Amino acid sequence: MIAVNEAFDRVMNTSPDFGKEVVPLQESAGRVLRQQVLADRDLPPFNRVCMDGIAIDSRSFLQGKRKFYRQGFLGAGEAPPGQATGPDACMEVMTGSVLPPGTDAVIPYEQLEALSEEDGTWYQLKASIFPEAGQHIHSQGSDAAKGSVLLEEGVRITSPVIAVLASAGVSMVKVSRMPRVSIVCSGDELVPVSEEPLPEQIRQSNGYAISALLRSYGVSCRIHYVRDHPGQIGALLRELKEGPDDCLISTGGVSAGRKDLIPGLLKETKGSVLFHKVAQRPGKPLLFGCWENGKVFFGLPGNPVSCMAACCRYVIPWILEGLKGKQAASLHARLSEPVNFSPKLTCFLPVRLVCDDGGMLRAYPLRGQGSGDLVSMQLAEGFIELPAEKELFSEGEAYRVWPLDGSLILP
Ligand SMILES: Nc1nc2c(c(=O)[nH]1)N[C@H]1C(S)=C(S)[C@@H](COP(=O)(O)OP(=O)(O)OC[C@H]3O[C@@H](n4cnc5c(N)ncnc54)[C@H](O)[C@@H]3O)O[C@H]1N2
Ligand code: MOO
Repeated sequence: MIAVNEAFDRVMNTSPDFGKEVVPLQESAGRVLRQQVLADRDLPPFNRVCMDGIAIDSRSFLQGKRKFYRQGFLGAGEAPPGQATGPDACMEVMTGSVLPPGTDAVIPYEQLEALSEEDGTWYQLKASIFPEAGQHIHSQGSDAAKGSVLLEEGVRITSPVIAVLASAGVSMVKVSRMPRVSIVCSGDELVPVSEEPLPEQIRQSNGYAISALLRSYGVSCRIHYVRDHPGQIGALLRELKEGPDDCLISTGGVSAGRKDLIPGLLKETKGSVLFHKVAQRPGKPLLFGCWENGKVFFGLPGNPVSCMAACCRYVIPWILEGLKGKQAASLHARLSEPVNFSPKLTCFLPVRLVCDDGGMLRAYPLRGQGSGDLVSMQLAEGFIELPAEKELFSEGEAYRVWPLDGSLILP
């Protein structure tokens, strides 16, 4: 049996890299960017008017002028006029238009009186208004200069990132390829959800739970069922090993029972066991291995809580590593109550997370009937990791939380 950190290092030492692919911009949300993006033009690309109103030369105002003749109109998307605005004149401008030549300040309509006179429209500044050069103008290149780096490789494509990509003209985006994953659910007692179980049977739930967790990170999975039959499991493993998956995740069949066939079958299919059994609760019988073709195998324990804890603690970090995103910030929370855990094992407690009035994230342990009790898990948002070296964990102490949903903590 090895310690949690050692098991984690062995998982990460397989150094997954799922490679890159190119996808249309609209499909890139949530993915990891795998190209550097430079500004193909200044941003903003011109001196951009920020308010609807008029543009004037502020020097005319400094010389005592407060009334300006409307020389013309310039809307967003219209090319500016060739001639400069005269000292007595103004241009009526719209938010998003180019600052007309000869002007350096924009005055919003709310600060103006419009006067219709025989020779046209004039705008007069209201009494309390004192415009300054540069006001209400978003200067060319002030956000980013042409050629500068807008986005670095490894960022996750969120809604603001996609806006930057769009502005830079990136219609096809290089992103990390998502891993292909198969889940193998083994157990003679399992029946599909749509079937009525016999009294000695249960409905299969782990496959869905794993798949939902992975989906929250954008990974979709195929779910397979097998009975506790060596021939059946072996055949499926051999088939999947040669198939397109990067990773296989099994649930059940890894502890000490006569029908716990997974570790033996991993070896039989020429897989190497990198570890089996970790000093943790729940999830002690966890198995991890790989085949010579680079595919990895997570043998998660069958008990539902153990299965989810191992998935959060090992499978998800392995996937994030392979996506080559910038390192995820780790999530920590303070225990809402003292916890006593005396076995010399790392403890993963399912917790509900609540941000208190002081802005502090608190972890509320959800106590159930042990690792088989999936009903008590329903409010859980993650597992808090309590180190093996301690027995008493006081209220208010902060520990790492491994989230049960990707949206809680993505890089
Ligand atoms: N003699 C020992 N017995 C057990 C040990 C041990 O060290 N020595 N470890 C215990 C621990 S800890 C765990 S965790 C479980 C893990 O067992 P397996 O991974 O072999 O899983 P199974 O025996 O196949 O199933 C355990 C439990 O989970 C239910 N299950 C399995 N698959 C699913 C599924 N897809 N959906 C819902 N529920 C599932 C299964 O019916 C069992 O009740 O072993 C202990 N025993
Ligand atoms: O570790 Mo098992 O996961 O105790 O139930």
